[in-house]
Amino acid sequence: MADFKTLDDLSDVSGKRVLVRVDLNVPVADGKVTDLTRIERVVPTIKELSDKGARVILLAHFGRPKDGPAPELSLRPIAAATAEVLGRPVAFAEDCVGEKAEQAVAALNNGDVLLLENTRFYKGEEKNDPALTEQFAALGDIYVNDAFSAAHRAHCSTEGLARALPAYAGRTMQAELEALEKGLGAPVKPVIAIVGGAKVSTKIDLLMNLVKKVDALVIGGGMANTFLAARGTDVGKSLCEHDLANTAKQIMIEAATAGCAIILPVDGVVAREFKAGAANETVAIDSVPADAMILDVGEKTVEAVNQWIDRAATLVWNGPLGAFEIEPFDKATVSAARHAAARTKAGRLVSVAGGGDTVAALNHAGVADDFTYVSTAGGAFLEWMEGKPLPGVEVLKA
Ligand SMILES: Nc1ncnc2c1ncn2[C@@H]1O[C@H](COP(=O)(O)OP(=O)(O)O)[C@@H](O)[C@H]1O
Ligand SMILES: O=C(OP(=O)(O)O)[C@H](O)COP(=O)(O)O
Repeated sequence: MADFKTLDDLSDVSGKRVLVRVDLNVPVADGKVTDLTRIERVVPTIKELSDKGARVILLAHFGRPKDGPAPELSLRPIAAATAEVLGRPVAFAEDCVGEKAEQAVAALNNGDVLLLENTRFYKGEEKNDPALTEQFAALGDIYVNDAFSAAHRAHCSTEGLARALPAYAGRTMQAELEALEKGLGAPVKPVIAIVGGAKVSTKIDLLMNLVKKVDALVIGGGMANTFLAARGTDVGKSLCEHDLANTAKQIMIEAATAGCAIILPVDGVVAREFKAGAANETVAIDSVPADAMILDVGEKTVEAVNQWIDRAATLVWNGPLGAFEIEPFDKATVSAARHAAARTKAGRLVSVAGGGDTVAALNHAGVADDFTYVSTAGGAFLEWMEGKPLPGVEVLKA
């Protein structure tokens, strides 16, 4: 049984204003949502509440706005995509607090659904500022958190609100925790992790503990470049956080102490432009031209990754191995994803993958349904794997 309240504990919500924190931080290209998984996963909670007559008010962030409102990070287009997936109208308010939000909430009838503008347009959100939490709380009677993938953030909309209003876990929050516990609660060894992607600074610290939990850590994508640079490899103009070199070195030391193998790329696909079809070549990892970027790991690396997958009984994966959205830099991610899917289908691997872009990459490879479990969460999933308490979950238990 869950150690927090769920929608099963919410009896009469008819006419109540229910603030539902969802994660609508979905991949978007040219103004279009390219992967609907995160939206699809929150539909059961929205439908259930709406069908019971609640006035459903969705709270969500989008991207990482640096300085207040940024038109390109508006949730407006996501409201339209949510309405399409939900199959019912979703109103949109141009602000997440204040007069515009209050008016939009006041206009709701029982069963209606409203999405408020990006919560991160207010600096207080990420600071978990009690004054902003109070403003959010004034818009609702009940709080439901269905954003497991943002539960590692102690923000007003993910943590503060659970203290300010009667708080419940949504269906996806509940399902994610149950599925992760079932798949990875007692993982069969050898366990390997693949970590790639672009969120280097926010994820690198997690690797310090992860290397103590897994037998091998494959590092690809933008994350690999930071490790390569730390050990003295010239990565040219690649995405790389040079100031994290010491952290990367420390992780490699921790891994050696824990007996965790670290697998870094031995070759890379390099290009001079970050665009589909850009002229590219595969080079040995110590021969990256100074004016080029590594946009994917090379064939020899993929071969090694697939061999590690063959040795594993359990695979956890967050972050694509390359810039999979732009062909041909999707090759390594697609190859490893298909390889892991085939091993899973053959009953030889438990495979759990997560992250907004990782899910999109698995869908792109056509194998998301073949993995044991696909989580909507990337960072939150890795923190859960580390055994770290997630603020958005802990507060629901409080
Ligand atoms: N070598 C690379 N250079 C630049 N970007 C990369 C590289 N490899 C992967 N990426 C980018 O990483 C992004 C996904 O990273 P991240 O947000 O950490 O994953 P997730 O959303 O699955 O947690 C993708 O947009 C992809 O293009
Ligand atoms: O996309 C997300 O996380 P993920 O990239 O780890 O899957 C979540 O929406 C959290 O976003 P954040 O990492 O900007 O806090």
